[in-house]
Amino acid sequence: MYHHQNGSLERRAQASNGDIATNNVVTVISNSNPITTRLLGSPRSDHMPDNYEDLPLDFNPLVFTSLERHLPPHVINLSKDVKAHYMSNILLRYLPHSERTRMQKQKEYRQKIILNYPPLHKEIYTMHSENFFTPSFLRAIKANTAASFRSIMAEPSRGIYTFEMLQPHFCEMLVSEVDHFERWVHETKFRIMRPNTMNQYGAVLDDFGLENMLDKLMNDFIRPLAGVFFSEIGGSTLDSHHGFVVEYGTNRDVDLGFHVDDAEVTLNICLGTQFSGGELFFRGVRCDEHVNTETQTGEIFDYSHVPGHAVLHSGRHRHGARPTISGNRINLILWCRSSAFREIKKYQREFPNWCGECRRKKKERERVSIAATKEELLKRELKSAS
Ligand SMILES: O=C(O)CCC(=O)C(=O)O
Ligand SMILES: [Fe+2]
Repeated sequence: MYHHQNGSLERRAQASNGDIATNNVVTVISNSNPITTRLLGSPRSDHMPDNYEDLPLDFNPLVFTSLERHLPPHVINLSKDVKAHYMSNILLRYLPHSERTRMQKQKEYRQKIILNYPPLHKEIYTMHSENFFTPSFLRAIKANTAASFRSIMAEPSRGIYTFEMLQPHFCEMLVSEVDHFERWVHETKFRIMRPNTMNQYGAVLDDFGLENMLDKLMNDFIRPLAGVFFSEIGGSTLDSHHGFVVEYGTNRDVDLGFHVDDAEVTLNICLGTQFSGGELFFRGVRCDEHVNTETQTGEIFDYSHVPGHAVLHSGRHRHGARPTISGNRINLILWCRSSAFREIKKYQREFPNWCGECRRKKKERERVSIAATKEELLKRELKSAS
């Protein structure tokens, strides 16, 4: 069993012991001077904070909204970007050094690509929902009810949702953008990072400018769905993503081994083009404890990709992709994560209900206990009858 990881993206703001509160002002001590960024110890309850959902940020936008009331007077009424920058600088100091370095490196890597790579289709870098999505998908999202979501979905196996999502023209543009990017990488001999530990090919879309568009895709289109279908595993609190394409076929990867994703909820959309094979095989959802346990017959499910169609599943749903036997297949994958769910999970002692093996064990315990009670009752009846 492999585990897809591209490094933990969890970002946590923790109180450090280096904070001194004086006159209602918390000074954040750093080892470099001068100290310029400060927060007020008590929030300004009369201040209405901004909404930070539309900005590209390194931390959950809700953290910025909460923190804004603590901004000092000379910052609190400045523009949203400036405030976000100010607060980011403070939050970054609370991260472990290794994580801060990793984030800084990633930022520099992305900036280097974005400054040099000339996009082919500029129109796909910002969200144009009418041009990207099929009318049925758009209608369901706009209606924003569990019933409207259900009306476009099939659930061919427990916890696996499939639906029509992308317009053919958008798929074509994205595929040619990826081709264009890869040609640029080849020509400039730029060394790029592959999407994850299991793919030799494919590209991280977030690295060459599509991060904001994919963030919007997650926030406005996937989180509402995940809030309904994956509420138990943080579906309504998804707050970061890893977006990439995988490519199979001639001169590409052939298949993908059995694994779980580093994601709470995974969106997998086939972009085309012409291929045979490449089916996804699913083998049940598992928690960390039970990731290598046996598959039950009801958990076996195979899915054949259809261009433009999406599969939405739990990242902990064990799966893999069979060999693409002819042609080329390219899929867009969005690993959606919830920092809140990951934090809560650390303190949960009970076996989770979303794990197939935990559920099976619980049922088995119940069956044994019911059988024991029945036997006990029978014994008593026999005793009183004699
Ligand atoms: O090839 C596919 O469709 C599945 C890809 C996948 O599971 C992944 O990249 O995590
Ligand atoms: Fe996967």
